[in-house]
Amino acid sequence: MGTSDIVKFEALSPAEFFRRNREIAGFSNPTRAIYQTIRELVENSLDATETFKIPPSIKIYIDYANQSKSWISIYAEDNGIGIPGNEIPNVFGRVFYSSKYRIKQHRGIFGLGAKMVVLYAQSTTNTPILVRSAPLKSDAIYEYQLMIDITKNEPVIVSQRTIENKHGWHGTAIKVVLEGDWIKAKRRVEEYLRRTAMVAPYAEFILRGPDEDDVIKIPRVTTKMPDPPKEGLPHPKSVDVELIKQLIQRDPNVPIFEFLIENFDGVGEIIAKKFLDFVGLQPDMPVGKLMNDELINFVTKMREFNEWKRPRADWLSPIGEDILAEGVRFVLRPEVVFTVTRKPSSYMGNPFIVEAALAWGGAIEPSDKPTIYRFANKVPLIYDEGNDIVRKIVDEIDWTQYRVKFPAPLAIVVHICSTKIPYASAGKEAIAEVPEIENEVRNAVREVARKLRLYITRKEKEQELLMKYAIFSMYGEEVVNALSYVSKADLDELRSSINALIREKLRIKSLEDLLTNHSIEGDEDGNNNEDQKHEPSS
Ligand SMILES: Nc1ncnc2c1ncn2[C@@H]1O[C@H](COP(=O)(O)OP(=O)(O)OP(=O)(O)O)[C@@H](O)[C@H]1O
Repeated sequence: MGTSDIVKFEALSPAEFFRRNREIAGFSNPTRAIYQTIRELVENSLDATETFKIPPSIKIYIDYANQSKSWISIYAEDNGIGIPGNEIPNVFGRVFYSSKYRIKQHRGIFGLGAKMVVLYAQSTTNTPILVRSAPLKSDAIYEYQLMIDITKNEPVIVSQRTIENKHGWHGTAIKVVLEGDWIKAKRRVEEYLRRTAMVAPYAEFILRGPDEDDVIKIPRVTTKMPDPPKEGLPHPKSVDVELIKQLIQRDPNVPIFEFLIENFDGVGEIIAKKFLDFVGLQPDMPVGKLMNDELINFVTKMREFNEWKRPRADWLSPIGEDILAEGVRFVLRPEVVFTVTRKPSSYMGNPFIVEAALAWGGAIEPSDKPTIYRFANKVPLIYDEGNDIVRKIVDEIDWTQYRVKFPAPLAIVVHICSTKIPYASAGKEAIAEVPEIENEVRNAVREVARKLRLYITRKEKEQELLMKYAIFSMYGEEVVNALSYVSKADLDELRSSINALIREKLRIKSLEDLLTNHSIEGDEDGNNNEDQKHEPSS
């Protein structure tokens, strides 16, 4: 018997692969499936709005379908740029079809999320997805009912029509029926939206459950929005042989000198010449002449060469200190918030920026460790905190240096944005250990922690001063009474001169001033250099 008699080989389509392994994409059980569906739809909606500076308005309506409590209908609607009619079938019916395979910060990366929703619905309730979409300035609204031909990885159009766009609507609305557990998923979905609002306070959300009065509205708290990212080119340090081959195929005759300048981020004439000297190649050689070994050497040298410019951060869209502070203030309701957006850095040719917020007091419940909120490209990471570098770094910090004694009402928010987020697993829930990113996270958290220390120190001083003021005033009153008795001087005049003396001694302008926290002299921006001396170096 030959091998082919005992072993059967076959190919698997991408759609079939994800139907079989849906847990890889987060659809591991009925609760998680609902959460993941809403998350995929919301993230697509946010990408379709904020990337184009449209303030997002997102509606999500949940209902029980077919009288059965395990069939859940999910409706999601946005006011985004919409999807061109002819693209709708592939967008929802072909695994690995996306507009986001670009060097630019997006929430989406794989070209999978929307298709997972369709696959899951189809596998559990055998119902098609209903999609209605109108691109910007479109006269028509395109409507489709779609399923996926799983073996071919192709869309199946169940029905299709075009409706007149009478009111100039633009955006996308989706309805899908799938098996799930809404009751269990509800809290997680609410938490997901709450966290999303923390980093996107310019968005508004309505989540309506199956019961009429089960409505959560998250309002827009600011009209300020971050600048959208531009689209970038690969950095020479981030390439591999396959990418170079693909670029060469586009135009094999182009001189290698021009090839470098046209296709890569931050390569000007001087650097291109220096690099070609470094590799030992002639600038006018057609790039298609690079043969196998030369090609591998070329790529190796690209990684070794240390004179490339740093990757540009124009492809990123950080939240910004003000918007982040507004989001955190609105969601966590703390006594005080400090934020920082660090300068751009890079790892392996990929630009990244770390932002952090520290929220203290107010409605934050005291706990034994800082509460952590993690975000990557504005997506909240909810699971897998234990494997994440942020947890590790925050736990390593000696918080007593910052005058924090646990249990304390302390929350730390960390946002990492990059053209390539190094996720620790396919589930996109934790950030892997990349030393450059770890350093930046550490610096960002320390920076906001220093501001907290200054704040706590000031508050303590103010408390102390208030105490002194109370005691001095009490004794002052006795002195006033005694003096007035002895000298027969006017009581009010004596009282006001004693009070003036106390204020002068304590360097307080007025009592109101002290109570409204303006009286202590010090560095207003919170950047106390003295603080930095006490920290272990990174
Ligand atoms: N609500 C929407 N509005 C506009 N375009 C959308 C919307 N939903 C999906 N799209 C388009 O469909 C494409 C595919 O979406 P899908 O969710 O499958 O993958 P993705 O968002 O690209 O990546 P990921 O799998 O990482 O989420 C998107 O790249 C986008 O161009």
